Amino acid sequence: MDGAGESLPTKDLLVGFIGAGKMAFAMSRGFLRAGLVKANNITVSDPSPQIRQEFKELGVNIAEDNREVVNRSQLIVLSVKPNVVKPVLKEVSSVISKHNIVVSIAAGVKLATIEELLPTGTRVVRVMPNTPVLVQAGAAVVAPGSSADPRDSELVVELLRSVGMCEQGNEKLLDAVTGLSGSGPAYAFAAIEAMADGGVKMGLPRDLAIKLAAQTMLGAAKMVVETGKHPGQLKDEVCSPAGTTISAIHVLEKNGFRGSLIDAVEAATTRARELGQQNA
Ligand SMILES: NC(=O)C1=CN([C@@H]2O[C@H](COP(=O)(O)OP(=O)(O)OC[C@H]3O[C@@H](n4cnc5c(N)ncnc54)[C@H](OP(=O)(O)O)[C@@H]3O)[C@@H](O)[C@H]2O)C=CC1
Ligand SMILES: O=C(O)[C@@H]1CCC=N1
Repeated sequence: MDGAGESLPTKDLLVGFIGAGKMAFAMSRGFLRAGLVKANNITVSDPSPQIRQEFKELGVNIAEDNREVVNRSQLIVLSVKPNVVKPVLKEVSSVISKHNIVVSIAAGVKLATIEELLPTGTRVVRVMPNTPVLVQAGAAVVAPGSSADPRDSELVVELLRSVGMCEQGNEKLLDAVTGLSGSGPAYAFAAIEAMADGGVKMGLPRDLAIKLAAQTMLGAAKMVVETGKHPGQLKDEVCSPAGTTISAIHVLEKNGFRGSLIDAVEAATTRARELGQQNA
């Protein structure tokens, strides 16, 4: 590479993951499936021998330690828990150069906290992705740090668009993004499980009930995305006068369905803010 800020091509991009847990697995598997990053261009580190073995089976490189990930990568994803970000940054700071882009996916942890522990001018990008990147259906928002070149954020957006939707936004949005789409797959999984339970209660076999519930969520989400119609309008189109659906909607409203979801997003956002303060 010639210098800092050069436009890195995604083809042949060397990507490292420090912390090879659930999110690193979803991202690396997603990138491989998308064909944008080659397995032998990915390097990961993790203390767990079992996890290292799982990643070895993906065909990626396993580093001896976190500093080796930095040495072998251009773009380094910090995919450890929020409370591990600072110790990891202290460990790798001396081997980070102006050629690296550091991408943090840690919930709550602020760009300023990360930048403070890295050499002045380090190109940092903060991202909140979600686990459906595994199946090319992720949702992510990218916020650039103070020394990131616009091309750095664009590169990260390009990578994440290969595994779902991705937008750029101000860092101020990221805790709410965490509360909505970062944590959101868990709300959707819980809803699918509960809808399937309802089907089982009414006599459906469990496997059919789960398939129907999942496909219903997928289809509804696709309609919102592809028709551009407001979800309220699409809901109205399912509710026949004096029909089955409006009876169900009445029960959901009486039980605070919408309020629960709003509270859930608020609680996760608040927790992300707390994590940011605790790990500043
Ligand atoms: N899971 C999700 O849906 C999402 C998670 N995130 C964020 O991604 C980050 C990772 O989350 P997730 O993948 O769920 O967490 P995991 O616990 O699954 O992964 C973190 C991995 O890092 C390892 N680790 C611990 N200490 C070190 C260290 N010093 N050096 C290298 N690796 C280390 C852990 O090992 P061990 O377990 O042995 O300690 C673990 O395998 C978090 O910051 C989270 O906020 C963001 C969006 C979505
Ligand atoms: O639960 C968490 O803290 C992480 C961040 C977003 C999704 N999982």
